[in-house]
Amino acid sequence: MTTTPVRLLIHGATGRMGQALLRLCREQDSGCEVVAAVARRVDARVVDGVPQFAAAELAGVPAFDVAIDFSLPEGFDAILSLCIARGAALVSGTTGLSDAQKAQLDTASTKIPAAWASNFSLGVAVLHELVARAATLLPGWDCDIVEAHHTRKLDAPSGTALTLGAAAQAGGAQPHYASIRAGDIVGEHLVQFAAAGERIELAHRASNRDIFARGALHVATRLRGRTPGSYRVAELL
Ligand SMILES: NC(=O)C1=CN([C@@H]2O[C@H](COP(=O)(O)OP(=O)(O)OC[C@H]3O[C@@H](n4cnc5c(N)ncnc54)[C@H](OP(=O)(O)O)[C@@H]3O)[C@@H](O)[C@H]2O)C=CC1
Ligand SMILES: O=C(O)C1=N[C@H](C(=O)O)C[C@H](O)C1
Repeated sequence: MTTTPVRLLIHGATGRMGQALLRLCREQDSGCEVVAAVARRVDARVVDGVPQFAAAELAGVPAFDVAIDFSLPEGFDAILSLCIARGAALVSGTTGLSDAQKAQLDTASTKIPAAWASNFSLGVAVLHELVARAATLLPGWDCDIVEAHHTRKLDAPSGTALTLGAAAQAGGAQPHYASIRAGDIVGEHLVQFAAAGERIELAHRASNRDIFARGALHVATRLRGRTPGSYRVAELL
């Protein structure tokens, strides 16, 4: 049986993540066809056979099944509105969203299938479980989360650090955060639990953005045609 490719819109297409997504769609049998690449500004109408649209032209994009959004908080509202208007699914990894934007995403998930995650790697999905378990088993221990990223990253603490912190809090810990911005570090997260005389370190180090892009593409293929709802990425990976 042949399945039709998932028609994708890539939002944030000229960025580090957007470029990784477009390359994987070109190189591999991802089960996806990119029908629109959107960025704040575009320099050409078509690149590698993919139609390009500036953010101001978003209303004119062709039909799509799923939008994958790795942009910035200032671009998020427009892609969310477009997905609702078109009845399309949204996969978003954009971090630094405001509380109001998170609430809008929750409301939108009554109308469309939506999956947001601060980190689309399988390793971090597992790290969340480990952190929650450690926090539960270590009441009263100090909990510190140290994250390191490239110098172009705008938000701090990272989305992943905050989500790991929420997992630690759910287990009863009160995490503190520290952020490092240096060189071209792709993304590193260390969660440390410490007490007098001993220390546990749980760490994840990403050396390649493809782990995030592959996760997002996988989730996009799993989300097409689902009923509206807020889907947990860890369950779809
Ligand atoms: N959840 C996860 O697994 C991961 C999440 N991220 C997050 O993804 C986001 C993007 O990261 P990264 O690719 O490194 O960032 P970049 O700065 O490299 O790329 C941002 C992209 O978004 C576009 N953009 C900016 N503003 C708008 C707008 N108003 N409307 C439409 N497009 C816009 C930019 O277009 P232009 O170039 O024209 O300005 C660019 O294409 C960040 O929030 C980051 O934290 C990153 C990696 C993994
Ligand atoms: O901006 C990045 O690069 C990354 N952002 C995400 C975050 O904020 O946690 C995920 C990953 O660490 C890379």
